Amino acid sequence: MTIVQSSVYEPLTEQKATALAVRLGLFRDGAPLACREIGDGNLNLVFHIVDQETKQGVIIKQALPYAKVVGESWPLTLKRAVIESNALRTFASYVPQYVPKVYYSDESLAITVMEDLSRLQIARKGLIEGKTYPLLSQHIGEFVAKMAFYTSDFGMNQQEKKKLAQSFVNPELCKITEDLVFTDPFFDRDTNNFEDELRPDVETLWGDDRLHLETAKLKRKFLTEADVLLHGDLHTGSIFASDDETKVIDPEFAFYGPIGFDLGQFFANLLLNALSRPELERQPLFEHVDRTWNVFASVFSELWRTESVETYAHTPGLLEDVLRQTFVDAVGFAGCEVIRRTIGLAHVADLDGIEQKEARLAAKRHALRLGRRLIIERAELTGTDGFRRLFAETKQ
Ligand SMILES: Nc1ncnc2c1ncn2[C@@H]1O[C@H](COP(=O)(O)OP(=O)(O)O)[C@@H](O)[C@H]1O
Ligand SMILES: CSC[C@H]1O[C@H](OP(=O)(O)O)[C@H](O)[C@@H]1O
Repeated sequence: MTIVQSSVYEPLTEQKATALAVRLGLFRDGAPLACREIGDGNLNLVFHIVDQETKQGVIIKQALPYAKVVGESWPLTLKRAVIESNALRTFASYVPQYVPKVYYSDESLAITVMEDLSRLQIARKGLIEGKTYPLLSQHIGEFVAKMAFYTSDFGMNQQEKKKLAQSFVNPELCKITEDLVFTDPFFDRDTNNFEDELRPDVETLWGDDRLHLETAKLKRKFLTEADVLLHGDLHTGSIFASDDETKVIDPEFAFYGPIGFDLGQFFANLLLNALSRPELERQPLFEHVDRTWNVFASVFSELWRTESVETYAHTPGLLEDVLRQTFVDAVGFAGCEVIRRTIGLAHVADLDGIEQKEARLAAKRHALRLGRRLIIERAELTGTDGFRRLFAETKQ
């Protein structure tokens, strides 16, 4: 379905969202509808509309002209809704099993109408409750590998790739990541947010020249490498899961960027959950990191060998080089994400939800040490075991 431009923008209310759902014919005539705004993310409104008899629902997600978490003082483009619905549709053309169906979108209203995934649970929430989601890493590894390969110069016509990349130019949302992930947490900036007790640890980080140099290299990659179409914000709060299903949502940060970025964000959020757990309960998170990488590497390699459109694809050593660089970058990006989710603007419930203050501060100090080592030592890691080693070595 194409994106339509039919109305003048206004933020929806629960009543208006219901009226819109009726107007769009999303429910049978006369269905008794209930609507609730359930958005718990940093940026947008999310309306859940349900037929109370059949229990069937839909989701209407609407962008606000500002960042919800900060308010109207932080204006933000409504175009992100178009990026989000186009990204969901592009993902659906390669991996429909891993994204919600998009029923309708309207650029002027900045809305995406999509499949209701309430039968699943946001993975971050489940992981915090101690769930393990046995297929999560199998599915995410496959999702990232297929999207990376098929949207790259090796998986699609190279002229078409340039056009696709153009349609995902996303400067304002990329700027959020450039600032909040790669810059602000490493300097004394107003956006940072951390407990007073962490100030000495944070100031040490701010004065770390080696860390600045290595983070700068990672930021440069993010700014300059238009390699593959990325989700752009692949944290565990952007993933719905159950024991047998996984669905990726919220790709409003989608853009053409470095292949290791989505992997790094996902690894980091698994590690952040591990940091919040007692030692004996961390193993499933490390296993998810292992499996994500293994599945990614094997699916990506198979596609490269069998479906590549680039003459040089079969040059001995090239695939190995791409995989190695992707891994090293992913480790570094993971380090940046771990640090920014600990002291930057947007935190995670995994760490902030640790009730006992000393335990919370200890976990956050551990996160800062771990994030720093991941960034600085990324090229020395020879495999995902390195995550376990650095996690253990940064405990104290
Ligand atoms: N397709 C969906 N089905 C059911 N609930 C959804 C769906 N999309 C989003 N939600 C709910 O809305 C919340 C916020 O959605 P999200 O896309 O992450 O918004 P934001 O862009 O503001 O971060 C999710 O955590 C989830 O609870
Ligand atoms: C001011 S945006 C902060 C932060 O929020 C986004 O996450 P989400 O939309 O999933 O809540 C993204 O991670 C941004 O860095």
